[in-house]
Amino acid sequence: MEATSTLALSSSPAAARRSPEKSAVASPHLRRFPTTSSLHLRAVQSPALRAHSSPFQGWRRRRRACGLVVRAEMFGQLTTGLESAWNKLRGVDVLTKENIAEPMRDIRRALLEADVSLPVVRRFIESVSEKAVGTDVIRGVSPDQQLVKVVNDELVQLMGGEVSDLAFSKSGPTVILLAGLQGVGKTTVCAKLALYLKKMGKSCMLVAADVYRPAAIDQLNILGKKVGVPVYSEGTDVKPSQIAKNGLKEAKSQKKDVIIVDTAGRLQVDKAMMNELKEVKKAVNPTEVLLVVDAMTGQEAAGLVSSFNDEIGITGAILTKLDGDSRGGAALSVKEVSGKPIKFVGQGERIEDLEPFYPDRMAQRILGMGDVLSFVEKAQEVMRQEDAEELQKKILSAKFNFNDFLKQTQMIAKMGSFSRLIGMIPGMNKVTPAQIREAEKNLKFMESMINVMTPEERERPELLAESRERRKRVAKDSGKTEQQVSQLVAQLFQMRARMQKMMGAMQGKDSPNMDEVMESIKAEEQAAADTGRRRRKYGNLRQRQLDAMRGFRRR
Ligand SMILES: Nc1nc2c(ncn2[C@@H]2O[C@H](COP(=O)(O)OP(=O)(O)OP(=O)(O)O)[C@@H](O)[C@H]2O)c(=O)[nH]1
Repeated sequence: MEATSTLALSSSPAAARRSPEKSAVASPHLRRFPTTSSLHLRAVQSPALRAHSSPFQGWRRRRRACGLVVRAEMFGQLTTGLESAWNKLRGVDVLTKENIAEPMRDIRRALLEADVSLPVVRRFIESVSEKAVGTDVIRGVSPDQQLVKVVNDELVQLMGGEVSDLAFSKSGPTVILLAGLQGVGKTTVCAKLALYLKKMGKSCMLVAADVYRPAAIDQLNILGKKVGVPVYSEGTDVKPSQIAKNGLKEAKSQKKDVIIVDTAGRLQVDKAMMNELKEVKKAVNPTEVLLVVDAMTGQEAAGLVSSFNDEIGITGAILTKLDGDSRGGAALSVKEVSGKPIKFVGQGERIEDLEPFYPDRMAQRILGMGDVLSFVEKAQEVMRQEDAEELQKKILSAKFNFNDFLKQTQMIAKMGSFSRLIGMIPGMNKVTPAQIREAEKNLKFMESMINVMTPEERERPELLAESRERRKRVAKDSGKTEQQVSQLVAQLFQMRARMQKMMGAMQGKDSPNMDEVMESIKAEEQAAADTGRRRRKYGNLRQRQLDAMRGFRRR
């Protein structure tokens, strides 16, 4: 739900790139600073926790019961490896050549294990070491955070720095030629890309130039129908270059903006494939020649991009199956090894699972900081701008209420299951599937209490805060305890206060004291991680909740 509060902050990814201060939420300095989305999940986890004697007991118990902590599917091992590097810097005052030696060894090991090519790792380590030691101490930033920042910046550079947008032809249809080995996901990418372009307002046509696998033509026809884009095909008896040429002619006559040419894959690179691609390329003079590579093949993918570029000249790569058991080597090596950018990443079998490749967001995911911007974008897809603006106003005027809460939870349902989103949320990449199920259950738990509130109570939660009778009635009608209702109400005020602080922070408005916000959040996280001190921290938490309520009443 709180994810939506970030919506109004960034109207588009491009806007986010233009306004670094707005994407500051994802900066390593703030890596412990919860985004609105992470707060949401924390809030969501909370009710069940609150059914226990202390707010964090349930969480801890379930964590233990699950036995192991499952990492986010993407780059889990790499993230863990890097984390052990930061941990070694706990307690040091300043980064020195000596004290970064061991963390740097961890980083090196983590990258090699992620299948990043050795020369790339060497250059990376050298550059990070140099910059880390040379960095001035920043007040309020711990040395481990400082190293995270340097590693983040270097990762972004390694992956190309900037987003590499698709180029479009100035006259006539833009031709995108897709190449790649067998089974990497070319045909699927054709449809995914067509859908992506359609959403951009471009009219597309797919061209079936894979004549060696008749099923590929059927597959493209099916996918074309699914995304509502016409498919041009001539069966399997015509040369691919001729089909591509005829397809382009047809697209011109239909005034299409873009054609995407699907070509045949081979088990491995061979001369026949390269020659065929060269012929197709010559026949249609594509604006983009994109090599589709499978992320699971690690640094081999980077090598392939190089070979294809040397042979036929390509403009970029599309990395597929990043949702699978990818270790990160491909994403990290392609640009550095081949000089060609990754333009898109495929992250699932669904037709919607293609996104532009954002080096900065990928770096944040690798570092386990989640991907706030992707999350926001997903949220944007399902949330109308007016809703976002209204929500922002409510947050800023501290009027976020239970109706908004319900609206946002419904939106989350529309955005897809928690499990798909979880890896994108900072701090949430150590969540087990069981915990995700628990979170979903908890949402229902909260909803059941909200559903029995009167419209007035939903609109003005302070009515519940001020009246025990009302809380008792809600408890009775929803079959929950009075304590659970009180906790839900307290939680709403607490979220309100936090959201306001963050909105202010993100908008650079009333210059809130970021240290203070972070300290408060850290204290809470510490409490969750430290059962020994649980009670004392809970006291602080209660105090903050009370403060939040008082703050509201004063308004
Ligand atoms: N998990 C996952 N699966 C994917 C992704 N992209 C494609 N696939 C799956 O990979 C398989 C192969 O995809 P295709 O699109 O047929 O591959 P292709 O490169 O066209 O194959 P050939 O025509 O044989 O060269 C299919 O089962 C796809 O659903 C992805 O990003 N993630």
